[in-house]
Amino acid sequence: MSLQDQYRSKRITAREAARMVKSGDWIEYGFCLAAPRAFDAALAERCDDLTDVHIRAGVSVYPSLAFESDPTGERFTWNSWHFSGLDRRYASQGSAFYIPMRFRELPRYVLENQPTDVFVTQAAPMDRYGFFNFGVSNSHHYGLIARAKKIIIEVNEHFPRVHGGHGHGIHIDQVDHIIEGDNLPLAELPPASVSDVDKAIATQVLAKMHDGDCVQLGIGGMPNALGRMIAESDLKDLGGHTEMIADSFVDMFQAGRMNGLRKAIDRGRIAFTFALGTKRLYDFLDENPFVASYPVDYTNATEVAGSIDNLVTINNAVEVDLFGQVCAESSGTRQISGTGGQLDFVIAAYRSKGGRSFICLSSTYRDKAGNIKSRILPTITPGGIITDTRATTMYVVTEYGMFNCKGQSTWQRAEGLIGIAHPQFREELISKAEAMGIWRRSNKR
Ligand SMILES: CC(=O)SCCNC(=O)CCNC(=O)[C@H](O)C(C)(C)COP(=O)(O)OP(=O)(O)OC[C@H]1O[C@@H](n2cnc3c(N)ncnc32)[C@H](O)[C@@H]1OP(=O)(O)O
Ligand SMILES: CCCC(=O)O
Repeated sequence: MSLQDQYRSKRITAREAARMVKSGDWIEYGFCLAAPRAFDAALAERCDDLTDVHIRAGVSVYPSLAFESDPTGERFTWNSWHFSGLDRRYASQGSAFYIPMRFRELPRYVLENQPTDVFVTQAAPMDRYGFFNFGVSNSHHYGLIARAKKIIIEVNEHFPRVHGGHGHGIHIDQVDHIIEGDNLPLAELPPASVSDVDKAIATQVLAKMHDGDCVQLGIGGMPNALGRMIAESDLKDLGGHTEMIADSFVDMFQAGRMNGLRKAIDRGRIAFTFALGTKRLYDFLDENPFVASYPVDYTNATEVAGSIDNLVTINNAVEVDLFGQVCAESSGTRQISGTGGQLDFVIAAYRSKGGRSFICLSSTYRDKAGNIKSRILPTITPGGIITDTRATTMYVVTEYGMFNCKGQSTWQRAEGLIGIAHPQFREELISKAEAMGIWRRSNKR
């Protein structure tokens, strides 16, 4: 059968696809930008016929009409590999839950531990070789393709066609059904503006960077603000090896800072596993041989990322305690985001010859009531999740300075981390450190 005949025989409407879902099914939506739109809307129409349907997603960027059609949580349960603001909102309603995940391991979870009745993902229209490209969300999709009982592709003409190492598309032979979607534009996450705190942190990180470094930037406002400041620096020959690619990589490339020519692997290319940014980024990714989309168990593998010399990883955190433990994902028991790839890259940076990992955070945070709170705390807020254990943490950076935790004893960590806390909180932190037995009488105050 020709590719076009196959395409016609597999094409169905979104409603026909949604009618295949049964009560009790586990459905996985494409990761982040690749979550389906038309299928989700058609599934919402089936709300009254179904019970106990489980939807899995990650870094959700499109409101789910299906989930929102069921205020009881008895028909649809939402399960997320990584919370976005939308996932946080769903969780606060009581029927959405976080799935603990170390991102590099995710393909194996879906290959071995998670049933998947239906995998449905958006992708670019079929190319002349019969491939549907989903390179903006490569992630763990190959694992789902291997295990899902039914694979449905929702075609979207706005999807860029992204070059890849592997895992960035699916051939029509492996697809069960094709939906021609509504061609809605991809969600956009505009870069946050660069604050004075970001500038103070960037100045310190830039002082530790060299020509030829290979950069990973984590999710969130601060790492990407730092990326923009790297674009404005005079560094040259930088490389990119990251999990999420954001607009700041376009800045670094277009400013002539990043060419990847000193990388030992994927030379001359930025390796990444998913994209989230603005249309400018999606246009940059389209047919661009400078980028390579890979599954997450390649980008985030410590043995892969760590094999690149001078890997510099820049990630954000919610809290750091005086032992150097990093909480990057919760506030007490309230899940904010997820472990994601942070631990993967913190470990990889230390494995890399000349590598450096930077956990960058503002020294304070204003809570919902307007009170200023220190992010450097004696201990992580009770119930908080440790994303990076104290032995894995390297540099912690605030607008007041930088401290390298590696090899430092508990009293040195207390002194060093209090030294980069906001001055208003230092005396209180010293008293707590004394009470915890990690303050030496001769420590510098
Ligand atoms: C992507 C890669 O290449 S791999 C590695 C990257 N992955 C990670 O680092 C995973 C963990 N890190 C993260 O998810 C992010 O960096 C974060 C959450 C630390 C920061 O992300 P941002 O989007 O910049 O956070 P932002 O400042 O908007 O805050 C997000 C939420 O946390 C809340 N929050 C932030 N700090 C605190 C705090 N100290 N206490 C309580 N709540 C807090 C905010 O109020 C906001 O909640 P709301 O939107 O529901 O009101
Ligand atoms: C899981 C995607 C984002 C992250 O690593 O933080």
